[in-house]
Amino acid sequence: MKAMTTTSAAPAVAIAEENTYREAVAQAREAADAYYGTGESGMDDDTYDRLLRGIIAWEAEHPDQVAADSPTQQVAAGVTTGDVEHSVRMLSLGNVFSDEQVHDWAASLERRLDGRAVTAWAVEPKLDGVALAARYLDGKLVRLVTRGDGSTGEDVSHTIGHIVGLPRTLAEPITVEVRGEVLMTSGQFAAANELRTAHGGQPFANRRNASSGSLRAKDRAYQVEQTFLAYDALTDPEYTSDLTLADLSHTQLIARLATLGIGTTAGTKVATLACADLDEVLARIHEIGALRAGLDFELDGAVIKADTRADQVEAGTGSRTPHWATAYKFPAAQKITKLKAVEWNVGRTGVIAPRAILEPVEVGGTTITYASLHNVADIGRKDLMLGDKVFVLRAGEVIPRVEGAVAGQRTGDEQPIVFPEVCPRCGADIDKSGERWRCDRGRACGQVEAIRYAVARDALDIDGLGEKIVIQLVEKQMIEDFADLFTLTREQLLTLDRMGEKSADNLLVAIANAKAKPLNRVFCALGVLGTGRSMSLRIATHFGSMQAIQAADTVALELVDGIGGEKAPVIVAELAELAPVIDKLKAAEVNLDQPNFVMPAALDATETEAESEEAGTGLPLAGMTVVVTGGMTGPLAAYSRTEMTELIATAGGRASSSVSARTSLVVAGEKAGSKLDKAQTLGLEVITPEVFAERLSAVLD
Ligand SMILES: NC(=O)c1ccc[n+]([C@@H]2O[C@H](COP(=O)([O-])OP(=O)(O)OC[C@H]3O[C@@H](n4cnc5c(N)ncnc54)[C@H](O)[C@@H]3O)[C@@H](O)[C@H]2O)c1
Ligand SMILES: [Zn+2]
Repeated sequence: MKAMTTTSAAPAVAIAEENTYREAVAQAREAADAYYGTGESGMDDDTYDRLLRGIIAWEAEHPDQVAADSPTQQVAAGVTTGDVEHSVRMLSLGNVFSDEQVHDWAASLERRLDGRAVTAWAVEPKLDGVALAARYLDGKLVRLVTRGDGSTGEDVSHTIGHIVGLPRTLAEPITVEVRGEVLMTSGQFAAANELRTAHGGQPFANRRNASSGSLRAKDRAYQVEQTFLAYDALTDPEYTSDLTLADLSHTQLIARLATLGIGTTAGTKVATLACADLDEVLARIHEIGALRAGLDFELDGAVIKADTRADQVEAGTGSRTPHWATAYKFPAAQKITKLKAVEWNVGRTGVIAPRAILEPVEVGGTTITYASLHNVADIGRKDLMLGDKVFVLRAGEVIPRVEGAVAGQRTGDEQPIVFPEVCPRCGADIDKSGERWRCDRGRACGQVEAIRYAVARDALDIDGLGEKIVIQLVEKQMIEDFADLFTLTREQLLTLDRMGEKSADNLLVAIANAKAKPLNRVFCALGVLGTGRSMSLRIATHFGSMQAIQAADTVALELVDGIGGEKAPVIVAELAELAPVIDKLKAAEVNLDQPNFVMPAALDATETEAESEEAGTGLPLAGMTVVVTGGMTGPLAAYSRTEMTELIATAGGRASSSVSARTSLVVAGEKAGSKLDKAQTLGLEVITPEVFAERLSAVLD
């Protein structure tokens, strides 16, 4: 996985004179009032932050001319939204934007500790939601209060019972105030929009907006589900009946909250982690940055904290922020831009997918002109119109998507989005029965794309089948799908334009070689909806043979990591549809087994646990979790990451992309970086690619 490079903050708005300063304060004031008040600001965070940094820079130069209403002066710009007093103020966090600034900040913290080093660090995600305090009295959840301006917040206890991670009753009858962030998973966001529009409301612009709106709507006829993840608790004996809390480090406190039944990031890939020094801190921050795109909740940075209570107390807190913690902000993942048009593309399975064309906008260092709109139902749920100001989200390397329209920004010139009446590619009717619209001709409409997908590197990896050749093969009706490739003759190939004897022979060899590819490649080539390269590998190593996969029902499929109740029935239906293709593969004697597959004994009820432990022990990596990092050398030099993953699975192990205490083995090649460092700190077994190849000699060709 590519680590995120050092980020620097987008440039501050330049402010040269007092007039401009006053204007900037007024603009920021208006945005902050909207943002912390209704939650619906017309400015995106990046724009606001640049404005604010300009204000901060000017104020630093003119300390005696700071406006009393400057948003820099108080938590949440001093926007008060409630009247419940906080027992201990809820603070904001300072910011850093680069590795260098982390060093500077750490140095300033150590000066506060009389020059001694911070005992230990903790790093965790900066969750992007709404801050909330949850008060438990004798183990019962009695009150929920928003952060407000830090001194007083708003009572939102009406949401008790609707927030995952804030149970009504704790595992122990203690009194404690837990603090954390309320946010929505993508599923919760979709459900919230659906409920809101069903009740005649406007859909939310983005998830944070949905969280704050849903928390604070008091007299709604319905309640939406949200998620709470804790990052703190009041541990002073004055506020809790659990006197052991005060002695815990931050990492221990989070672990303790989890045992009480409180939602935390424990169990996710970005869980709070203790780090011994700044190198480890930085490695973990960048790891969190790289994992960001794959998470089901949003984060806008990582938080670095002094881990021990003693260090925290000694460092103390300022008026807005603690001195012992700071946020390392990641580049903004959300921007506001204009939805200009919607185009409709037909995929290889005949699915007709809408795509948004946007006024170009820079998000996270890349200029974006297109974004995904999922499907027709989603457009409906979001109530989008052409010309709307929309939030676009791009976290990491994933395809950007439109989150929602910014409320109150319509001018009256917006136009409805026009939906296609027939398949935009072939003109056939559209099957509108599912959430995703599909051409009535299904896969037949996407023949060329489907075949190209099947022969691509991650699937059958057949060289020499460019688009022009595939089109000819399809048009001359020599093939209908990729299974027909295996029965192509030399004579047939020679009738194609620009196909010489040499290329025909090479192509036939490449096709013949593909027959022996492991099952995961063949399965991937089928192009089953919802299964890409890595999911195909998981399915193939789980079931071992195409026959077993075809025999699996939804219950059996759900045992595969990453297949949930939504995906399983789709896969079953797809496999039924693809049965004729699979029959052709069988007839052509294409390999349909996963090499070295061992039936997991755990599935065989007649065996005892001890016996099942032994199953697969013949394989060199049985039961092991392996992380590969750096460039491969020796016999493995030519292996791609995909092939390494396959190799590990073939040898009975599980490949993972992140190093943790649960990692059994780390294969460190050339220029291995932070993963190697981490493995060494954890005392894990680290070997070279050469030694690894030797260990796997039994399964290597
Ligand atoms: N778009 C707008 O108009 C507008 C206006 C005002 C503010 N804002 C945005 O609000 C943000 C500034 O708000 P802020 O001052 O509340 O600060 P912040 O949200 O950047 O950081 C402080 C908050 O982070 C949260 N947090 C998340 N994970 C945490 C963790 N692990 N440990 C501790 N705290 C954690 C806490 O709620 C804490 O209060 C900026 O991102 C700014 O862009 C936007
Ligand atoms: Zn079509």
